[in-house]
Amino acid sequence: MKEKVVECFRQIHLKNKRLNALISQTDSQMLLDQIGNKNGRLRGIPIVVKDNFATAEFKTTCASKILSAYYSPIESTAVRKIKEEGGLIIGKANMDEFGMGSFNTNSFYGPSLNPVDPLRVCGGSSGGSAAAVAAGFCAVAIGSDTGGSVRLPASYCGIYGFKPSYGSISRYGLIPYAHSLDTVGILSKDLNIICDVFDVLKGKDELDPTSIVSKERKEILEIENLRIGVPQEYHVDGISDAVLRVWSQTLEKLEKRGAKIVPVSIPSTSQALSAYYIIAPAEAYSNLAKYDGIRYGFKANGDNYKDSLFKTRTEGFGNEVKKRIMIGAYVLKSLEKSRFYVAAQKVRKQVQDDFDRVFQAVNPLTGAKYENSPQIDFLLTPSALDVAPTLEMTKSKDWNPYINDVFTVPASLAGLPAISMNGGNENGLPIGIQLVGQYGNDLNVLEFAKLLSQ
Ligand SMILES: NC(=O)C[C@H](N)C(=O)O
Repeated sequence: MKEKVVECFRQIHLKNKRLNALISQTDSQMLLDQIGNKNGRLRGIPIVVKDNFATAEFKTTCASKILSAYYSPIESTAVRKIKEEGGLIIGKANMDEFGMGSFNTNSFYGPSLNPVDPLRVCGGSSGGSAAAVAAGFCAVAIGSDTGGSVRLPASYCGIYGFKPSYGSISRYGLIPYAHSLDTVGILSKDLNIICDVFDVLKGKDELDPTSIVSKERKEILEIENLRIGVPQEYHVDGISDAVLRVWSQTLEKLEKRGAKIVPVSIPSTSQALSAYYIIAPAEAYSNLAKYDGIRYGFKANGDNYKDSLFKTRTEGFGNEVKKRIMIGAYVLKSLEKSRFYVAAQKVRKQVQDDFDRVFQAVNPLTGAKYENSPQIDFLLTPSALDVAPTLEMTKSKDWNPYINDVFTVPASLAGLPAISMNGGNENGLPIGIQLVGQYGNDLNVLEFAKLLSQ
């Protein structure tokens, strides 16, 4: 057990300067001393936590200047549970500021790079978490996923990235970006560890009213009885040949093993991304209003309250965060609200309904029968449009940073459990495949991922 932890610190020592995956880290001796005193289901497992989870020992920065010296008075439920079960928190991971980004390039601490090829980005916003796992800094990392923040970096770094059903893990102490979407996620090279950590973290928490008790029972899945849906609308412009190849090879393998591959339709796919980039900024606008230089963190001095507020927020937030605050304010303006925010909520409802219809014969809310539901067990899609881009590519004027969330955002809008796992490679660069299940079917999504990995 000790050797594993020592090895993690050795890797951190060797590689973190280059990869910039960790914002803070603990003292190795102190952590090693703790092993002996601890018991529990995660005993001795080295764990990295994204820097938007409140922790007692480390500062909690959200990779933002505005929180760069912030120590939280509370500890998040996820971190508390990990510690109670003997998990060892090695450090806090780099991320896109407040979770806003897909490449970990929007961090006050600079980009985190991809251990597979450090000229490339590791994805975001839980980029440091994915890089820490891929580089061997820890056995498992905790991230958060609002629209793909766990699955996209997992895809780029060639590891597993699990986003459970909305509400299945308490978010108490996870600094909010967009409440109706934020979900705690788990990243690792080892699916069994993901299952163990999920088992520890899941469940109702009185401190998070959105957390739920799952009634799900793990089923014994047999590939030959599974119906796997392939959404036809996911053949979007911009998807690379390599991703198409890995996607169809994975489906072929499943078909050979006896699964039934079923083409399905999720008609709202083309609008889901736009809806997400209205709803998430609208919620962020409200969530980030509290950073005024008085209650939290960084404060810039001004001539009066208004001037100081203006300077604090201008200097304290990075450009992407400011952009989203402005978009959020705009889409909620009374004159624009129905054109943007309300329209986006209608699309979100449509996305949820589209998913319900492919999974089940009856609408779970109204009880009405769906015409021709294909009644699939899981959806299988790509996780990203392509392999990880180089850092240079993300700086180009023509680069569209939002389009890459096209495959991950729909499951987020519907709150569904989804996992990204490595499906193949192109010139040594990982390509992720995403499995999506029905709401509440977290354990079965993990089971299916295990079957597919065999
Ligand atoms: N937070 C996320 O899940 C990532 C998404 N790309 C966003 O910027 O909102």
